[in-house]
Amino acid sequence: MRVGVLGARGKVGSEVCRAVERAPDAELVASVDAGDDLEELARAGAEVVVDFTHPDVVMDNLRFCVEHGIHAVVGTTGFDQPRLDQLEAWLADAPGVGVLIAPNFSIGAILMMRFAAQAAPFFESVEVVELHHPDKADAPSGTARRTAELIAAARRDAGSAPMPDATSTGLEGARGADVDGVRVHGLRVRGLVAHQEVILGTAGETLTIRHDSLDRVSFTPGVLAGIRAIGDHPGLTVGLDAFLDLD
Ligand SMILES: NC(=O)C1=CN([C@@H]2O[C@H](COP(=O)(O)OP(=O)(O)OC[C@H]3O[C@@H](n4cnc5c(N)ncnc54)[C@H](OP(=O)(O)O)[C@@H]3O)[C@@H](O)[C@H]2O)C=CC1
Ligand SMILES: O=C(O)C1=N[C@H](C(=O)O)C[C@H](O)C1
Repeated sequence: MRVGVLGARGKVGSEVCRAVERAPDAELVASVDAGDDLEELARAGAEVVVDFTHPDVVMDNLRFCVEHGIHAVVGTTGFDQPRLDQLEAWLADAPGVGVLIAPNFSIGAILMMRFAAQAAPFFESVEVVELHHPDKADAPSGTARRTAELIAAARRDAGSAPMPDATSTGLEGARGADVDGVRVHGLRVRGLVAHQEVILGTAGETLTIRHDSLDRVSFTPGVLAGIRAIGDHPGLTVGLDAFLDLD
């Protein structure tokens, strides 16, 4: 598999380059970063491009990949429904091309999201707290957004009652962001990497589900799994769990 990496000099992209170089079934054919020409990917004959860049540039990168028939495995965050709809529209004109958008590639985080959704209907209250390094551009994190959406869907399916909250006065932002009816709180603290807690509560008890990425190598096995699977999954896929045998 011939792989190109976008954001190759970044914190995650550099780890991905090392992982691809070590993988016996992959070859790193292009390392592209800010200021480089995207045409390098096509010239190098990349079959799959991995993108860990910035929410402001990822859509232009993906349009290039789709138009050039190159599969994409995307860790960059900032995807909302209009962006996903735009991607679907581009992919409709490129049958055979696959794009994976994964808010988190670490297996622990994927399981944390799944466990949180599973637990959510059994508790009156569920809130998400995400904690990251202060160089992060987007808030809440892609993982926290996705977790909240999965929790909301699980509670809708189960017919759960709205969560109790008597707040009638307070400072703007004190109760976090509302994602699909689930409160999400973000911390940006030097020294942290990527962490999340889902706190669930009902009468007399709480359950806390916590995940910590302590090192960015935590993302690379998932990225390699995405690279290996994307060619067999044309169209748009959201979440690496779609390629894992978790059920
Ligand atoms: N899905 C997942 O599992 C994970 C997702 N992420 C997400 O990945 C993204 C990157 O994170 P991180 O590695 O920490 O960020 P970094 O800022 O460390 O790396 C991003 C790199 O992309 C480069 N870049 C910027 N614009 C372009 C462009 N147009 N083409 C090519 N390269 C470009 C940057 O260059 P310069 O600095 O010069 O601008 C930088 O080298 C974020 O959105 C983050 O949330 C992070 C961890 C895990
Ligand atoms: O910016 C980061 O660092 C991370 N971004 C992703 C997110 O927004 O969820 C994944 C992980 O949390 C690290």
